Amino acid sequence: MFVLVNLKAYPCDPVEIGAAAETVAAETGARIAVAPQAADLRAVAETGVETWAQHVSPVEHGSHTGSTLAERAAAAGAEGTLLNHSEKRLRLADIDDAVGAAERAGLDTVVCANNPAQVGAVAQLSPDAVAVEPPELIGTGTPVSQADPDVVRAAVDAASAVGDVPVYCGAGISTGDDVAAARDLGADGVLLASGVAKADDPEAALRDLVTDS
Ligand SMILES: O=C(CO)COP(=O)(O)O
Repeated sequence: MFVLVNLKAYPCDPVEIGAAAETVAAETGARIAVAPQAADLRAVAETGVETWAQHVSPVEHGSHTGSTLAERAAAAGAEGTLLNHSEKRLRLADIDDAVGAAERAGLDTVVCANNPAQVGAVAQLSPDAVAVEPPELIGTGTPVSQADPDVVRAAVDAASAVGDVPVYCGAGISTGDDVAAARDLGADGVLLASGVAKADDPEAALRDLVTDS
């Protein structure tokens, strides 16, 4: 199971969490990635942890003030990027262009979706993976795998109807049991944020997450 930790704009120490994730990944063999703010990509990548951007803009080099250029995210050490997170939604055409921008820059892509129907739609854009995150469960601490297991099953079905696209799930995931439940529902990984970014001891939280994954 892939564990992708989105630090959002939480007031945490991204380098401390990156280093902790690298330690836990090296000790356990689990695949853990950390997605910090764009400004922290390089510092987090320097810890050695697999580092992801939270977003890249659907643009190429040019007159795009304020954009996050995929090429610069990659140059800073990002290996992949989230796209269309529920807190950073894009229009379908922009998701398509952002997937293209990420591919051009050599970044892996996970396109997020709110529900299985959206999973089916974005899977058509050939991302490397899709993620279903019901917005009403994000940040609640109630795991999607427990509160709404059918949404995960339906997302897996929607993606497999399109092709062989890995499916991650997220919202409220914070323990190894949550990760195991997600796996049992057919997910290939999890996305989470507050369970690590707001933890008193992020390394212990990460260790628990990968215990049974
Ligand atoms: O939005 C999320 C990950 O991208 C999920 O957030 P929480 O883990 O805080 O519910």
